[in-house]
Amino acid sequence: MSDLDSLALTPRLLVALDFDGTLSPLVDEPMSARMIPAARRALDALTALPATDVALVSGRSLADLRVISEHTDDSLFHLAGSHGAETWHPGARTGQDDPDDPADRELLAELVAEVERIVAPVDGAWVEPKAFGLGLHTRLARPDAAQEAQREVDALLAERAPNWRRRTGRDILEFAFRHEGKDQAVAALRERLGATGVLFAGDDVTDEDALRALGDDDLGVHVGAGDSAASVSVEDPAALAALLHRLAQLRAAR
Ligand SMILES: O=P(O)(O)OC[C@H]1O[C@H](O[C@H]2O[C@H](CO)[C@@H](O)[C@H](O)[C@H]2O)[C@H](O)[C@@H](O)[C@@H]1O
Repeated sequence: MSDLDSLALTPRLLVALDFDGTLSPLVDEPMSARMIPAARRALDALTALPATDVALVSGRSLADLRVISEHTDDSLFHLAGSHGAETWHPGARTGQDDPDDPADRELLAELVAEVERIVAPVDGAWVEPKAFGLGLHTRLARPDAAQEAQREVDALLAERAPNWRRRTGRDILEFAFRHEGKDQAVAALRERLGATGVLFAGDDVTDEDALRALGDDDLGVHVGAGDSAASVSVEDPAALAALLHRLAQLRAAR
């Protein structure tokens, strides 16, 4: 029996998925990212099944994740935004789970302004203010200019916010004063939903936190090329959508 076949038989299944690069192809304008239609159909099929939950687990702020995933108030998908520091659950709709320290907010505003000054002369680099931090995007910058901007921003944050969590991703360098990771996001969802088996899929470095924390009854899927803690790899979002569709079929037939 394949890993997918046995996961389909688990009493309570959680399908937890990263968004960018996993359900949506990477695009130059982050707010124009959308789930590919085949992925949407597979997720809808999974949520329609008994004892089966679907969650989107993203580095995006919850507000942005709701926009790009076209998530509405009656949606059945659970959401974990900001790497798990913000959540939304059908029927409960919680937002940010813990209050912030005003000093963090003040420092964040100052740092966003300073990083914007650093990257203003760099073509193709820009700052994304995030719920608990900031991201320096360099997808459209020349590689040497991107490297130099990242070096300057790294130095600034090392001096002004040495305790913030640093993350790298696809043409992005991020810092946040909240330290939650996708491993904690999946653990919280698993506990809340009583999941006996989890499928987690992701394409990026931050997804490896969740993939490394999976157990024997779970299945990790890496989307794209490169090393991963996942036991299964697929080429792109379309191939992941096909795998999720197959999982829905197997689970419907159990
Ligand atoms: O955890 P994820 O859902 O994968 O979010 C990770 C980051 O996604 C966004 O940036 C990435 O996707 C953009 C759109 O495809 C792309 O332009 C960018 O180069 C990628 O880094 C988002 O803007 C970040 O805030 C997320 O942390």
